[in-house]
Amino acid sequence: MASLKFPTLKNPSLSLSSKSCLPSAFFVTRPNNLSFSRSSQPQRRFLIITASAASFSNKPTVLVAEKLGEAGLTLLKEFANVDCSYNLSPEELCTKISLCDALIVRSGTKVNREVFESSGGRLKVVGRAGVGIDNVDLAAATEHGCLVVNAPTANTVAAAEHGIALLAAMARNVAQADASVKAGKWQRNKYVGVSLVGKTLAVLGFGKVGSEVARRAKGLGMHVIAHDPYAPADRARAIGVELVSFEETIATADFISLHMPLTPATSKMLNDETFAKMKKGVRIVNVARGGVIDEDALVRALDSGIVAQAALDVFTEEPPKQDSKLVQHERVTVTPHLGASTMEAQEGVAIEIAEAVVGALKGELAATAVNAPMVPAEVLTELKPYVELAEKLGRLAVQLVGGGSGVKSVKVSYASSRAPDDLDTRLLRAMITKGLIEPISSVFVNLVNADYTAKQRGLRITEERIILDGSPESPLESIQVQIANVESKFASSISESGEIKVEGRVKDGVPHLTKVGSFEVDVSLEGSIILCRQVDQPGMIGKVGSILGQENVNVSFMSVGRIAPRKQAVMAIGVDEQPSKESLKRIGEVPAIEEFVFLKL
Ligand SMILES: NC(=O)C1=CN([C@@H]2O[C@H](COP(=O)(O)OP(=O)(O)OC[C@H]3O[C@@H](n4cnc5c(N)ncnc54)[C@H](O)[C@@H]3O)[C@@H](O)[C@H]2O)C=CC1
Ligand SMILES: O=C(O)C(=O)COP(=O)(O)O
Repeated sequence: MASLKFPTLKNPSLSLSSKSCLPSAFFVTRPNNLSFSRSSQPQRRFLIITASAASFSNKPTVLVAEKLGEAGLTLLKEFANVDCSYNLSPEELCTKISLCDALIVRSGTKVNREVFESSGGRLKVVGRAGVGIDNVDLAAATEHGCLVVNAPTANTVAAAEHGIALLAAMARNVAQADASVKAGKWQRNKYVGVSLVGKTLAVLGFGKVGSEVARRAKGLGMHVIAHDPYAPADRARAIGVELVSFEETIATADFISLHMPLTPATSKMLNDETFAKMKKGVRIVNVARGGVIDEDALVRALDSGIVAQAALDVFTEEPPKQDSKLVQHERVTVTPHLGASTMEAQEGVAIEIAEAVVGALKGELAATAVNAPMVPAEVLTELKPYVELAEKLGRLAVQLVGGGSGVKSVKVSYASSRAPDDLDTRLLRAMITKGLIEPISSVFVNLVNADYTAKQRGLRITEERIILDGSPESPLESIQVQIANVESKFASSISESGEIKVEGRVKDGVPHLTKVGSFEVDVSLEGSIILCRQVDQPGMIGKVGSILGQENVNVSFMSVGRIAPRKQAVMAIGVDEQPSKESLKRIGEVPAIEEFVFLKL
């Protein structure tokens, strides 16, 4: 694989002399304050510099669109011209951006497609001074060859402290009582609170912030449990926290604190159905993202008394509408997304983001990059179907994990007739890592940050090469992903040696799943997949097919892998649409089906 170092800005005019010379062009670097035009020749494009000497500057320009700590600004100024323009309207941002090489924002600025389009290709890096990058259009950034970096660690403690502040303030009615005294009242009986000591706190999302909240809550004498299907149990044990199922967490908690990322799987995770299963009088804290709660359902749960109180730092829409029932509810305490807002965190975040942005502008690889870099076209073309296969195998494997044991050790085996030097597996490993981590985390994984991300999560990925005889024309025969020391939601995916095992191949350019546990299957990895273990017998395909057909779910592929005729078999069914819960239930009720699982690709 060619070098992945980005072209540097130190000698910008050289890197621009001909675009076709760029090694692995992630950025098309351009000098500042130069007017230029390109010839219209299709292959070779030349820069024609027409700048006056007075306007020439080698320094890039960084637009800081939201308040950033001084230490970060100082770092930036050593390397770049820094334009601090806060509260820009979307139109003003689009106008300014064409003059900038980098943009730094927090959660209040929408960096949408229009911003990238307006930049005319000059914008090379967007720095998100914080964790969540839901305000940046990553697809548009990548399409425009713009790197996005964030600052994932410097505000962890601040967010955890704010969670604890909200927990205590809520339990003792601090905000309501404060407003009452300021309104001239003295209502000591009205604002009797509840104690924290001895109560059960459930932390949902035991990542960086969640584990810091748990640690602090233990110090307050609380009994802490957590639910995070992907967190290592030993990390939880080390701070005296028990990892339990989602159902148990919500049914037993006196307080629930939310710390998972907003993903399709966590969106509206707290809803009418889940509130109904909670202990009456539960109290909820949210410093994660507003979207993990169905806010209308929360209002209903507050009104019905299931939820006694809530303390919210984040909202689906920010700022929320002034007449929002939730915000105005007398048993709800709110803050305007202040989780990361401490002097210390903002200084830390500012330094973390300034270093990342300066590094990226210098052409260095950024450890906190959150979108995909461009790789040489010839490598991508050859590996493209295998890259897709790798990511999908990772996605499948992690969705098979059950129980609370956590994913710590993954082994990847590549069977290939290529000499080891002739097959660079970094991209494949990165994509497997992406498949394993993205469905369960707020982190975006790519070639740049895959190893870093795996390490941060305590995930050990080992690789093994199986050298095959034969023609080395295609780069790979098969990829196998094994997850050790875990339970599975689908017991048949556990191989004889005790690991969850999935294997896939590329057939006619399309990735296929070819093995689950010890069972051979053959299903194209498109749409979604249902895996069923059954007693092999006639008519099974028809039974399941007709349940799916009744609700117009299109079956793209079906295959049955069995140990021996009329013994146990695994049926793999590819579906274009997601079947309803009812249909999945009916599939589970087919008498010969012993277990089944629905997996999203
Ligand atoms: N209010 C604020 O100002 C701040 C908010 N945040 C938000 O807090 C959230 C967490 O941040 P970090 O701890 O840094 O992220 P992290 O990635 O370290 O932790 C997230 C954890 O959630 C877990 N998770 C994923 N899906 C889950 C599910 N379905 N159920 C339970 N757990 C699940 C993951 O396994 C991971 O351990 C992010 O959304 C972030 O944006 C972070 C900093 C400040
Ligand atoms: O880092 C995060 O994810 C946050 O939510 C903090 O957002 P902010 O930088 O304070 O706008």
